[in-house]
Amino acid sequence: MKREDFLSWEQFFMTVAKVCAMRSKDPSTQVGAILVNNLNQIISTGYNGFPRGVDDDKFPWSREGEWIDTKYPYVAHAELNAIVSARTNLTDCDVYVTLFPCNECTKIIIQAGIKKVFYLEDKYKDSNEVKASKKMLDAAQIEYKQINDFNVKVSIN
Ligand SMILES: Nc1ccn([C@H]2C[C@H](O)[C@@H](COP(=O)(O)O)O2)c(=O)n1
Ligand SMILES: [Zn+2]
Repeated sequence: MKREDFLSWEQFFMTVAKVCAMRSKDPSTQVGAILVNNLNQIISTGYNGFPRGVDDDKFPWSREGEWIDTKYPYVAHAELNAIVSARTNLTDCDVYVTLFPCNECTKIIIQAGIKKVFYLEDKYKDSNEVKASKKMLDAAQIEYKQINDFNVKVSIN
């Protein structure tokens, strides 16, 4: 008899996105994103970090202070990194991301032709950035779905 407790596609892809987030060096929020095509193939992965050549030992990781002295001007978001790393057309791909996309990533998601956004956390839902994201996704008729029953535990020896 076949196993019944296998991971669903949604659980599997979100687990991979969570593992990608573990690559992030951001001390406060680690985000992972993956792109999946309509054959359930993973096309690309990304996590939040500084761009290539921007030394993450020299640039700031702080959240507070003068904007130029914080991480915000420098960090490349997980979704952006997944999209620019893809080596194929992204029309009709889905994105799995561990945190709801900001407005800047949402513009890129829309322009890339991505069909659906699966996300885990929405901790900045009251921010104008996320409100703007949802307005744009609604206008562009791109579905977004929160993975609610995510209770996958991964332990690798
Ligand atoms: N969808 C998102 C949202 C945020 N990020 C990145 C950008 C920062 O590295 C971090 C947020 O930092 P916080 O303000 O929570 O200290 O997460 C992303 O990659 N994708
Ligand atoms: Zn973003």
